[in-house]
Amino acid sequence: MPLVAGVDSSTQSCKIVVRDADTGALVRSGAAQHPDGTEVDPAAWWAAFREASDAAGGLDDVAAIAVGGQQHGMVVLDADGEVIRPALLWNDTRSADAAADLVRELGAPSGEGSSDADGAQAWADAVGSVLVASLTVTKLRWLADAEPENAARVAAVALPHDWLTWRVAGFGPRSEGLEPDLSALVTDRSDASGTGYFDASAAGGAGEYRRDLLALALRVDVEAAERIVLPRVLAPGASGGVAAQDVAGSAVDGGALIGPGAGDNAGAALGLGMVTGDVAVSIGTSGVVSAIAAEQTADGSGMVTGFADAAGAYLPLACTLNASRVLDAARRMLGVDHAGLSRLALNAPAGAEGLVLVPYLEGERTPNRPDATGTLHGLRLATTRPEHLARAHVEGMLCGLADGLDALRAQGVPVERLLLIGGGAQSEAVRRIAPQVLGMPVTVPEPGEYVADGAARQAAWVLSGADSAPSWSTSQAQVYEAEPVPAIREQYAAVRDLV
Ligand SMILES: Nc1ncnc2c1ncn2[C@@H]1O[C@H](COP(=O)(O)OP(=O)(O)O)[C@@H](O)[C@H]1O
Ligand SMILES: O=C(CO)[C@@H](O)[C@H](O)COP(=O)(O)O
Repeated sequence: MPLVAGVDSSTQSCKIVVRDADTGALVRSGAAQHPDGTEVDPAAWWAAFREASDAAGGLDDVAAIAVGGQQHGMVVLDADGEVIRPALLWNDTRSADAAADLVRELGAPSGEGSSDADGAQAWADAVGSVLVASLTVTKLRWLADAEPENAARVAAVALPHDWLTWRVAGFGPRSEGLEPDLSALVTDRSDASGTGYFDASAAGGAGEYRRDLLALALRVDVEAAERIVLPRVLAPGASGGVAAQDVAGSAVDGGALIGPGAGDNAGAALGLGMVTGDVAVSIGTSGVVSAIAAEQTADGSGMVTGFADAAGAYLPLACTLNASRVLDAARRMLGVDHAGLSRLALNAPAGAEGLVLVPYLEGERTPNRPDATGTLHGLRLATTRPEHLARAHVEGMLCGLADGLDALRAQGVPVERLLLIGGGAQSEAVRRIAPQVLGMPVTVPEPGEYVADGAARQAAWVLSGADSAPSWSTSQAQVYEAEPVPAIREQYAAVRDLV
């Protein structure tokens, strides 16, 4: 019974599952918190990984491991493997102006004769996605403009999952006595597709880096951009010869195979065993609707980003900046726990009698409103009960996801079954209100760590050397049905743009 480990290094925490490679049965698990903030020293991810692996009873008995992680974060390394500055995460909006500049520049390379819409479509055609502050390439432009001395030191650019995979493989900064071999950095097509300088549809779907776009972002010529190390993109299910080394302080025994890993949303698709027609609705720090597709999308409106999945296909996705933390904020304001918030929300009528929250508490990405703030509309004496507030927070958060679902449909993505996952999916109110807002039943798989499970499944795939991921039995699921209440979305749509 070989064991495999899957890791989800997400925004708020690191979660590890150890599973039986043959059956997929869960053997052990562990988790540890990440620090708050949109700028984080990657050392904190390594510390949380170590703590989570201890909590999971250690990883020295696993035969393979793969790491899934929050997408887009910019990890810049110098030639000694040192992190040059704290990583800017996907939900850091300081590169919003850089995104707008890059959109304009690609639309009109000569500086004239093009609209922002042309630029947006040019990016969508080039890399599948219109640029917003979340994408790595915009963070690199911000670095070049705001911290040129740091930009000049960049020898390699990695994503959170690439960097953690490199540490698991035993590499790291020279100052810690580790081998800083930047050529040992690896990634996968799903996470690379969220950088803004990788075209997942190129080379027959294997994908190719766009060094010209990296050069544009860093304001250097293409030759200089060629010298920057970008992680080697491993094919789905390939280890590329990457194995853990016997290094002091490494949590994994020498020889264990290391999989390519994945962006967290692609990891979840693998963990859930999603097929065409399934749409994951994930309520973590980010709110995400995503689906498996055979072709890359190129949505010039920017609502849908055209990412890749972890098995060789594509993962069109709409992602909001405001999901589970909207519920956390409501809990804080109302002084209740998760269960209390849920009870309150379910004790108000659908539509909260006209109280509407536009939940842009962290700005927003879909739609692109980096500087927006949240707003409450429809406050009357009659709508100021805690129940109304709780309900408005749940409904507002779900309305953002419903808009994303419409955008997926507009890209021709079939929507047959909604799978509700992420920390926020544990809320009974979310489960029961979601079908009213999303307009169809939602399937809630057993609570679990589906990103880490996807990574574990990938690790088992690497171990097997087979052409496709092993079929593991899927978890029990509960279906929540409710009559759709279109008025909830109508009242939201009437105020959504008044920010
Ligand atoms: N029962 C619950 N009801 C609502 N939200 C919950 C519940 N349990 C956990 N959460 C929230 O889920 C979030 C963590 O979910 P997770 O999917 O792990 O996030 P991420 O992947 O972004 O790190 C936290 O904001 C937490 O407060
Ligand atoms: O930016 C995206 C997707 O494009 C986010 O989904 C991040 O990948 C973070 O995920 P969570 O930590 O919130 O699950």
